[in-house]
Amino acid sequence: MVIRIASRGSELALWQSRAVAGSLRAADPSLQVEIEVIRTTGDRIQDVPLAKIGDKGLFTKELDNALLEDQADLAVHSLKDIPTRLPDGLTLAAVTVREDPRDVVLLPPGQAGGLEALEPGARVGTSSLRRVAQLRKRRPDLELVDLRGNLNTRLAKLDRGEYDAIILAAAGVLRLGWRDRISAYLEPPRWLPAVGQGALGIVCRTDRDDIRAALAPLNDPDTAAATTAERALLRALEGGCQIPIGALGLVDEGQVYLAGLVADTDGSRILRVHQVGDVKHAAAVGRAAADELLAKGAGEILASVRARVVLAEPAAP
Ligand SMILES: NCc1[nH]cc(CCC(=O)O)c1CC(=O)O
Repeated sequence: MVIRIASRGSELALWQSRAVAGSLRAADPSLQVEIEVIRTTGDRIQDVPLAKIGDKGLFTKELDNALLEDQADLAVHSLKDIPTRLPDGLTLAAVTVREDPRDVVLLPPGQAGGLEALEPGARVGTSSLRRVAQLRKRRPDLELVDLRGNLNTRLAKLDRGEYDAIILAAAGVLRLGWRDRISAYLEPPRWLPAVGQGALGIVCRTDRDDIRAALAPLNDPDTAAATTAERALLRALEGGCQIPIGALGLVDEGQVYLAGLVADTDGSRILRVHQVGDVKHAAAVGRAAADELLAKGAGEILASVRARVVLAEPAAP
């Protein structure tokens, strides 16, 4: 059987697609796996802050269409880029074993230290509202600057001296072989990563039983349970990437431990919750965490953030 993987063209996306191709062949050496590169809206629009584009599925829509039109058999994404509701006809068929889920600090070459070591007023590059809110809380004196582009572009901007530090997901940094550039790890649960961060999600058509069977060995049950809880939290709050929401699930001896937070973009309010439950009911653990956040006042934060997003300028085409 030939399996066609639809992939974005960035170095990270290709690394991830090749990793999945390798795992598929390892599980069934008779498989022939091909990778087809597809450009997404998120790849095309490089100069507008992500929070202003605001479209769910910015990095997934074109790949979804390739699957629905049978131009490819499966698509590999960073799970954190996959919306919590998939288009009709598509399913999240596997979640791979998680890479380090933490965020990390990168500094210009030759420098060392964490957030605490940055000078007052230092320019820190990040494009995510979640990172902005947590940074503002921890270091209100820093100057936060938007940072877009794929990982190679972001590192190049740091090395050109445009920032005093940047915040990235450890997973992408490690996959691209830049471990020695990591200057500090932002530790959970004080600092929480994005929902799904560090795991890969593999999407295919719901009616493709053959592909789902080929993908079954790639699914990691612990990662799947942890991220099911995280995604249920996000879904219950209808977060998308517009709202500062962080979450991290951990599985131990049949229990999923979920930490979650919702923040105001200025970091003035950060609401935190913890929930524990059986891995068999991981989604319920996520919904319970969302309910607890709402009970603590998350609805008010979400409404004020949404109002601000609606007022923001529309993205250029
Ligand atoms: N937002 C873009 C994105 N999507 C996935 C990753 C990294 C890999 C991962 O989290 O699995 C990144 C880069 C980053 O946030 O630093």
